[in-house]
Amino acid sequence: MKSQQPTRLTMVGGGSWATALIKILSENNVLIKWWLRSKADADHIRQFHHNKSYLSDVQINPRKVKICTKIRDAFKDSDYIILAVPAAFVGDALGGLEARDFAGKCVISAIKGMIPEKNQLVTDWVSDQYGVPTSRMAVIAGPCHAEEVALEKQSYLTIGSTDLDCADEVAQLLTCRFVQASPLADIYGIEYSAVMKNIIALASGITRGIGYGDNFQAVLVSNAMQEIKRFVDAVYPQHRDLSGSAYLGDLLVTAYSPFSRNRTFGTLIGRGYTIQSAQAEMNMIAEGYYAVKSIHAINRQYKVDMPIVEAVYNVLYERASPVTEMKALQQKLK
Ligand SMILES: NC(=O)C1=CN([C@@H]2O[C@H](COP(=O)(O)OP(=O)(O)OC[C@H]3O[C@@H](n4cnc5c(N)ncnc54)[C@H](OP(=O)(O)O)[C@@H]3O)[C@@H](O)[C@H]2O)C=CC1
Ligand SMILES: O=C(CO)COP(=O)(O)O
Repeated sequence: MKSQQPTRLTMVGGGSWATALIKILSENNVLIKWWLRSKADADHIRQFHHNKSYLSDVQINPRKVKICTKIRDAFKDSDYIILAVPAAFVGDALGGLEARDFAGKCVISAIKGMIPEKNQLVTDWVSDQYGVPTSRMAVIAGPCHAEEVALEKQSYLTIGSTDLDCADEVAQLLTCRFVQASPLADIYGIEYSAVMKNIIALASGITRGIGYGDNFQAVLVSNAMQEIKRFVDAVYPQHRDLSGSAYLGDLLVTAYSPFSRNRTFGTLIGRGYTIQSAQAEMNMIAEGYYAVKSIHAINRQYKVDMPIVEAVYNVLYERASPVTEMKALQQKLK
């Protein structure tokens, strides 16, 4: 960062992605207020300078990061707010805040999920709830797993906003020794695509868990890309190149990486775990589990042909057998 004054920023969330983003941002000239809901985790970070529950090897620099457990205090004096809790819990995390708490701030969603009860994108929900103008909203897209950031493996981010200047500001904050971030003017396309790729990663995991091989996976993922294109073009038509990293790249990393929460959750389901036992096995959240219900509901209006989403929905919400459902899906792929 070139400016002398540090950028003031608030991180909302205490999970793996929030911890990884804190690591990236701490490489730059920023002062971060980090809000966590767990007082025990907050106290531990203050005392030992690492998050014991997620990515515990990441060192937290106390000169750059101030820990908060009161959300209103965390928002004070910050120009940028990054939301990094799973979508289902963002309402709880921001509970008690009002539109005036957001006034003048740039709000960045690092969340790749839908608000479950509303079937809404996070950026739409934040705009509706708190009156943040679309031009002061951005999203952080991958392909990027928190675990690889912790290891300082070279990674790339795409920052989406309707306002390219806003996307560029955020991209500069998130570019460091091991991360290159680029701006892109397709906030909704990126956001929907990130939600969809989590559902596809569930399918990838389910088929892995059942015992399908690489040949099938390649066909699943290439069909998935077409499915994502049909859906995103229907709900938010705009010229976009879905072969870019924020779309195809994120689909690939999530469908293939053993770090993926969604793929791991799907693998457990494919191996015969119940939903409750799969959730209990992981201490992390698979956004696709909630998202598939929202996308399925939204698609009642658009009626896009989405056999993979349909199959995952049937397994997770209609108690269909994963084996039977994936056998039926086999016939629909080309
Ligand atoms: N991890 C990654 O590599 C990436 C994640 N993302 C996105 O980031 C977002 C956050 O995911 P991630 O950090 O991985 O999540 P994790 O599963 O690592 O962490 C879950 C977070 O949610 C909080 N939480 C759990 N239950 C509740 C609840 N009932 N109410 C309030 N908060 C709760 C946890 O708090 P507590 O610890 O107190 O239980 C914790 O902070 C998701 O949308 C994900 O898709 C995006 C890109 C990469
Ligand atoms: O979005 C991600 C990588 O870009 C993380 O995906 P998972 O939540 O499946 O780990």
